[in-house]
Amino acid sequence: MSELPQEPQGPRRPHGRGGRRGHHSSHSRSPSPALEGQEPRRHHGRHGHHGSHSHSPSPAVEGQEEPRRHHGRHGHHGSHGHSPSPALEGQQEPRGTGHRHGGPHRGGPHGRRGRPPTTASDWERSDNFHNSHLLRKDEALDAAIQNSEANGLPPISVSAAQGQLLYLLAKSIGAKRILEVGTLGGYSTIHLARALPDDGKVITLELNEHHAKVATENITKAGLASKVDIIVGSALDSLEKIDPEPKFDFAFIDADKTNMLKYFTESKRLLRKGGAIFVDNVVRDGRTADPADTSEFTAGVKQFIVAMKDDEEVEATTIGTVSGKGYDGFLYAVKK
Ligand SMILES: C[S@@+](CC[C@H](N)C(=O)[O-])C[C@H]1O[C@@H](n2cnc3c(N)ncnc32)[C@H](O)[C@@H]1O
Repeated sequence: MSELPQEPQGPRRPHGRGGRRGHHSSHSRSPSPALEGQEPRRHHGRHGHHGSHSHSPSPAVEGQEEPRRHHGRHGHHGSHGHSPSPALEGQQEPRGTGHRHGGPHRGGPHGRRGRPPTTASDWERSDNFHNSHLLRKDEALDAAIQNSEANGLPPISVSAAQGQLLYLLAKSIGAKRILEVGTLGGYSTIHLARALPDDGKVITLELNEHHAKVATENITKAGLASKVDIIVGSALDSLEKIDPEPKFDFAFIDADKTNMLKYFTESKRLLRKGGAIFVDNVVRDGRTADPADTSEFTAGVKQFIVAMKDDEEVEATTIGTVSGKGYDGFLYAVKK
């Protein structure tokens, strides 16, 4: 998973008010500032169906991580060429044939039991296996992915498993108000909105009006329009304008990385005591901890993690993950 040449994560095309339900505000929406802070998500080039970035109509993917492969998502497990395979439960699975990554090893650099480091194909197979047993087929989510792809959105939404985790976390704290920074096509928004009671609300912030329009279609099709307000514009501007009351119970930060700390600080301000914030993509193949990585994409994440040391308002932890999406991780914080 070497880093490919950085592609412009361009602005998501801001346009009009985008199909929005709720209050799509029109502030900001500068198309371009967009690249800033965004790391190109590496196009692993594996597993075909995310080669679709190539068709991403435009450089418009600010705030994006690497392409998130939507394989393994609800109902589609095993469709990626290599079957998740007649479960390898309990077996010494064969080593993957994929290229080696600098990612997690089994128990250390030489691997537990002397085995070689795991590979991307191990991670993907594992994802497929677990997803095939834990996630149900979900037509609304599959339709959201398909419609997003058809409309040229980059495949960088959360994975199915992570979407399910967001749903479970929000549900487990009884969230009624959820803030999301970075909507894209509304895939994670759908998961979050489903965790809400009838009178709950997700307020989701998106710079790119085309993304917001597609998200509106997807969310409406999922039957969740009444629970979601999409605000179009720069998330920083939108956050400043959001009414501080009532407070949010849960926040999900998944936009450009340059402003990660600001998004966190603002979300914290808008959050109730005991509320939780989930920040995606804070490990990034270990690059966040790499002093040699001075890219602007990594700098925003580093700045955020470093600031956590003196943040007395939250308790937090980072959990590293490997999956079909690679080696990354999220930070989970609870406001004291
Ligand atoms: C990784 S995608 C979000 C994926 C989405 N949360 C999901 O999992 O389905 C990041 C989104 O943040 C948006 N974004 C980037 N910079 C932004 C900004 N300054 N303000 C608001 N949204 C921004 C991008 O246009 C993109 O749609």
